Amino acid sequence: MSKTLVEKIWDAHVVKSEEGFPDILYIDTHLIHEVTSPQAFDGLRKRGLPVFRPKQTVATADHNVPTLNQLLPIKEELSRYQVDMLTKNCAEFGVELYGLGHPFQGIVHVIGPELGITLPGKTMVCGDSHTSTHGAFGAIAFGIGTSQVEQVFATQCLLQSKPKTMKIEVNGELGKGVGAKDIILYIIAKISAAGGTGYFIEYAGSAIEALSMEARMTICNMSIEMGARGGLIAPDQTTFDYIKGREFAPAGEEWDKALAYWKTLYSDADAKFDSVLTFDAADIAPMITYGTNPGMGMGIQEHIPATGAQPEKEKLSYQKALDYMGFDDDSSLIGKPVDYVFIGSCTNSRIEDLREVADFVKDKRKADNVTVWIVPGSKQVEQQAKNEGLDKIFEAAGFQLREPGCSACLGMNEDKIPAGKYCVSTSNRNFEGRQGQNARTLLASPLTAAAAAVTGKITDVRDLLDKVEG
Ligand SMILES: CC(C)[C@H](C(=O)O)[C@@H](O)C(=O)O
Ligand code: SF4
Repeated sequence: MSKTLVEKIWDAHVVKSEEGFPDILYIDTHLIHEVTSPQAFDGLRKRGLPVFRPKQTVATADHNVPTLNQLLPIKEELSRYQVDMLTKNCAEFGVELYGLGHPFQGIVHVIGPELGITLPGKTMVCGDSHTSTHGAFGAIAFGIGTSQVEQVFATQCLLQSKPKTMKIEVNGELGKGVGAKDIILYIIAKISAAGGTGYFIEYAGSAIEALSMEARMTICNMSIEMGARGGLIAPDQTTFDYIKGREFAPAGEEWDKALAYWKTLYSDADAKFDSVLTFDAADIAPMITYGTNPGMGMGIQEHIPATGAQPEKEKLSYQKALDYMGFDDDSSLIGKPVDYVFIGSCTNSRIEDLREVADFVKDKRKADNVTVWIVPGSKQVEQQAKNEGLDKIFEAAGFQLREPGCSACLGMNEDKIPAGKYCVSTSNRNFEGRQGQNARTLLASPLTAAAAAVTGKITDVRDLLDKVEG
């Protein structure tokens, strides 16, 4: 019988399946961080249970960590407590921890792939919604709640019902200044922040196949922002080349065996999806969000949609979102001054993102009215950026290169955007208060963020690229 990629991986991991009940699904890799693991470890302690497969569990500290000097004591009490608990719990339960100061420390969704832990065909979970990122390798990867974290600790399995499948095809070539972040913001704007609810999404088509692994991660990362349970992309030569030689990737005979299996991981030509959507890459412009959910996005030259054009029952919440943002409906954002630019988060903090930004700002300087934070996704990304001299470029541009962590993606650490201020952010959520109380977030690509950094206002990056080339 023909199968989708999700079905192939799912079926290979079902321990037990019974009509009318969720499947018992085997989990290959369990990633953990300091926010959603403490209660789960407590649960084990209360039951007198060990972590069943500690070698398949990997921990890092990311959400609560300082990004100016991660070796200084954490000022905020809850943050410090959570990071300390992670250290203590990992030691007690025999789990490998890439904690503060470790050369592998970083955002959990950045370190898995870069260490060769994230592999095609795996099932991977983490108590974190953006676990969907790892799907870029052709893995079934999804976020779970704290009680499920405990379930996986205790059994290396999870009770899960098989998801519905959706295929999203993007074909054709992207225009100048348009990248993976624009693709995903475009899709979410088209189908809404609830458009993928209940589905596991497979991204396909020539525009997706042409993307690097890092760009594919940006796409899969934001699957959750349209309500999907996860997103994935069939592995191909780009995937295999990325993985080969990484710290924990299979090597020698193991590599050959793994590769032979990975090559079987694609949706069969006649496999049936529950839903199929198709988009044309040429229709996608640099994107920006104007509202308070990731579906409220538009091409940067467009006008914010009119309140009158919204469905009756949504008019009020739509207007509320625009009020929060301080924007008028049916207006353009071009030229609107911004206060902060944040380049980071598990969506866009990998080395290619930093290279793209550095390449763009070389010989330019940030505008006086903006504060620019560049927060690498991991210690390895930070080190690589320094090896390549990107730190010097950022410094000359007046950008601050900080240490790895979730940082201003969410106000759980010291990096907060002040109330009322506008931040062009490469992260994935623009919810009210997400980056700090009453902070206003505009989601965009690293290039669009960099353009705002140098002009101090919302800018169509294509205009600046024209100038450079012309
Ligand atoms: C803190 C964590 C549970 C949360 C998530 O699940 O996504 C965070 O990473 C986020 O991005 O909002
Ligand atoms: S970077 Fe942001 S989205 Fe990613 S895990 Fe951290 S808080 Fe969540």
